Amino acid sequence: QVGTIGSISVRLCSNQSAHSRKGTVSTADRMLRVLVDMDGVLADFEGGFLKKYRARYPDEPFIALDDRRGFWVSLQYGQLRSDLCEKAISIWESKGFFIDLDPLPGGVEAVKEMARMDDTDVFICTSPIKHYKHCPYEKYAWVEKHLGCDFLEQVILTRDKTLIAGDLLIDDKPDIQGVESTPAWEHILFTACHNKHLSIGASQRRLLSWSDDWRGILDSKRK
Ligand SMILES: Cc1cn([C@H]2C[C@H](OP(=O)(O)O)[C@@H](CO)O2)c(=O)[nH]c1=O
Ligand SMILES: [Mg+2]
Repeated sequence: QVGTIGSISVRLCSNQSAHSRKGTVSTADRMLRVLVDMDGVLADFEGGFLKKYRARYPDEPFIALDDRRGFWVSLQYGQLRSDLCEKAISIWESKGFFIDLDPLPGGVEAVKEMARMDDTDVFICTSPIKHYKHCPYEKYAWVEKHLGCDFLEQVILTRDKTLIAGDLLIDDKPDIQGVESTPAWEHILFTACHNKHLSIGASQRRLLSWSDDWRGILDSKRK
C-alpha cells in the first residue's frame, strides 16, 4: 500500500504485531528478549559524523576514527578546540544526518536472523537526541529503509534504556545509566572506535563486531 504525508510518499504497513507473528502474550515469559542499540551498533554514527563534518568544515581540524576516545564526540572535539564542540553538534542536528548513516557490516542481517529465530523477540532500543526536529523521524525511516516496514513494530525510542526490560542489551555506550539502578538486561558492550581501548570489568562481555559470536551470547541467556 502507498500513501502520502505532505509531499512524502510512504508505504503503509500492515497492523500485524510481533506477538501475532510469534505467539501470544502467555508465551512471552519463555521468549528471549534482545534489545539492540542503533547508533554505533547497526548504524555507523562515527563514520557518518566524520564524513559530514569534514565536508562542512574542510579547513578545521578533525579526529581520525582511530584516535577517538570517549563516547561523546562533541566532548573530544571541544578538547581539541573549544568552538569545535558546537560545530560537531551542528552535524548530527542537521536534517539528513541520521537517515544517511550507513549500516555497520552484518548488523541488519544479524537482526533479521534474530527476528526469525524461535523463542526470540528482538527490539531496536535507541535514544533520540533532544534536538527532535529530524532525529526521531529519521530513526524510524532508517529502520523502514534497511529492515522493512514490519520492523517499525520493534522500535523503542527512549532516553532511559534502564526502564526497558530485556535479557540482553547490545550497545556501544560503556556506561548505560538511568532511573532504574538494576536493569533487567545484561549489557553486552559492542566494540566501537571510541570504546575499543577501554578495559572492562571481568564480568562484562563484549561483542567485537557482528562477525563475532552473537548467536552464542543469545544461547547463553536461554532458559
Ligand atoms: C551526541 C552523540 C550521540 N550518539 C548517539 C547515541 C544515541 O543513539 P543510540 O541510542 O542509537 O546509540 C543518539 C542520541 O544520543 O546518538 C553517539 O553515538 N555519540 C555522540 O557523541
Ligand atoms: Mg549506540
